[in-house]
Parts: sequence; C-alpha cells; structure tokens
Amino acid sequence: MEHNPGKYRTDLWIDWCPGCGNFGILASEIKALEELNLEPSKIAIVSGIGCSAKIIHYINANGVHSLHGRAIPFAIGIKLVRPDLTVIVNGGDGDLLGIGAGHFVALGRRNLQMTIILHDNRVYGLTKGQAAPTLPLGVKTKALAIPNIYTDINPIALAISSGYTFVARAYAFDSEHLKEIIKKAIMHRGVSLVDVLQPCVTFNDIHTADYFKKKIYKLEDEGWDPVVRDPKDIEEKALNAIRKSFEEEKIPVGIFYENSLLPTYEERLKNVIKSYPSISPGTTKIEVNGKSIFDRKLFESVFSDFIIDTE
Ligand SMILES: Cc1ncc(C[n+]2csc(CCOP(=O)(O)OP(=O)(O)O)c2C)c(N)n1
Ligand code: SF4
Ligand SMILES: [Mg+2]
Repeated sequence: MEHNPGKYRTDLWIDWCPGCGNFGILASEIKALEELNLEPSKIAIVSGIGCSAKIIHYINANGVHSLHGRAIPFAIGIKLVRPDLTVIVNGGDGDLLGIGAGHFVALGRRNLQMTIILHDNRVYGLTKGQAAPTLPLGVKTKALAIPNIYTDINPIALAISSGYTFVARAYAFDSEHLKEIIKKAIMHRGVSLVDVLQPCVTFNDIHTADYFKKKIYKLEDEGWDPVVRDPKDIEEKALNAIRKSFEEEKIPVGIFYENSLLPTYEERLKNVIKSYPSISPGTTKIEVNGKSIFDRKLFESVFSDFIIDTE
C-alpha cells in the first residue's frame, strides 16, 4: 500500500475547547495509524457519547458514534463479524467506567483483539464538569458544589484484574510517547487499554497540564519490565503492576503489564466453532433479491459441533 501521511486527516471543524487534551490524543492516534500503515477502510473506531466521543469524526476511517456507555458492545459486534478489521474504542472516563463499566470488565474476560483508548479527564466534560469515576475522593473541581464524595476507580488496576492483557497509561500532551504506546497496543495480540491522562481546561482546574508536568515520570526510565514470559509469573507481574499503578506522589506512565501468553477470544471461538473466522457472519450472504435465504450447508458447517441428534 502506498504511504500517504495525510490520509487519516479530515478537514472538519474540530469542536473541542482550545487547549483540550483531546487534541493531543487525536494527533497521536492519527500518527500511530499512519506509522502502522494500516488501510483506513480496514479500521473501525467506535465511541460512545462525550467530548472524547467526537474523535471518530476527525479521523478518516470507519467510525461509529454510538450510545453513551455502549461503545464496547458495538465494537465487539464489529470485531466478531469482521475479524479482519483493526477495532479501536475511544471513550471518556464516564462513558467507559461509569455507565459502561460492566462492558469494560466483560471485555477483559474475553481478551478479544481490540484497543481501548480511555480519555481520562476525571470529569464529565460534555455535560459541564460533573465528577467522573476517576476523580479522586475529596477533590473539588470547579463545577462541583462540594468535594467529590465517591471513591475513584483506578483504570489500570481494574483492567488488569478484569483480564486485559496489555495495560498502559500515557499523557495526552506527550504525543511521541502516547503514539508509541498506541502503536504497541494496536499490535498486541489480545485486548489492550491505554489510559490517557487528559487535561480538561474548561472543567478540571486541579488536574491541569501543569499538575501533570510536575508529577509524571516514565516507567521505562526506571527499567520497569511489564512483559510476562512464563505463565507462572502472571500473578506476580499483575500484582506488581497494580501496586505500581497506585503511586500518586509521582505518576508513572508507560506499559504496566503485557501478557501475550493467553489465547484471544478469536482463538477460543475457533476451538468451538471450527469454521470461524473463515465463514464470518459479516461477509456471508444472507439474502438474494431482498429475500432471506437459508443455506443449510453453511449452517451445518458453522454449527456442526452443536447439533444434537435426538433420534
Ligand atoms: C444514557 C445516557 N445517559 C446520560 C447521558 C448524558 N451524558 C452525555 S455525555 C455524559 C458524560 C460524558 O463524560 P465522559 O464520558 O467522561 O466524556 P468526556 O465528555 O469527559 O470526554 C453524560 C452523562 C447520555 N447522553 N445518555
Ligand atoms: S469541556 Fe473539557 S474535555 Fe470537553 S472539549 Fe472542553 S476542555 Fe475538552
Ligand atoms: Mg471525562
């Protein structure tokens, strides 16, 4: 395929506040896709609802702006019927860890090959600054009448304990580093999370670019080794990564945990449905001239292992 550096850009007006961390995520994601040299028609990006969710309109690839909290189930459906596509979910902390938290956990258990990019601004940006699930307990951002009364979720710890096999944190305004992490996440065999610390200049006056600049350090600079090389080390590596992710005096960014030893959901499916994914529901003909057809041979080839002989 011919390399065309501008092919993921659109000329749409970008509807975010000037200075928003979403610009950093957009730039890094576009650069990552360019450098991986993937064909835009072979990429599907799914979002829910939020400022972050608008990103699908600013990247020239297949995009679905779905429902609040439901980006992951949409993405799972797309990946299962079109296993040939690279599937990415972009979502806010409210979207993925509030209303959509159940789907976030269930995806980890599947280890389906896709990448979740979490826009972690710790507020509900689109609806004017309410506390998001990642806002720490006791913190009062400017739109809150009183300090936050909820305990916050640590996305890294939640992802690792849910079964995600590539778990990283990055910073929206360190584009080069974020781009490299997105590339690795997309190339990972299994489900990956990139938790992106994203300043919201309009509603989060606590976790600002200045705040992050003072606190962030890179895991790789202290020789952190996230890779699981032997199944017997899974528990230790996972626990160490979770412990590390709770550091707050200084905030570590980089890859916390990487495990390519577990089977993906696609591989697990293939074990029980022999014809998957060669006969994919997304590319199989189900109608002729507007009339649905029933292809017994196809049906039997897909479900042969499940047909119970009652005679
Ligand atoms: C079912 C449903 N409930 C609530 C809303 C209202 N709503 C829209 S976006 C949003 C939260 C957005 O916050 P987040 O997901 O963190 O995204 P951000 O705007 O911060 O990027 C809410 C509660 C909605 N659109 N649909
Ligand atoms: S409200 Fe916050 S998250 Fe939304 S566009 Fe503005 S700065 Fe970005
Ligand atoms: Mg948010």
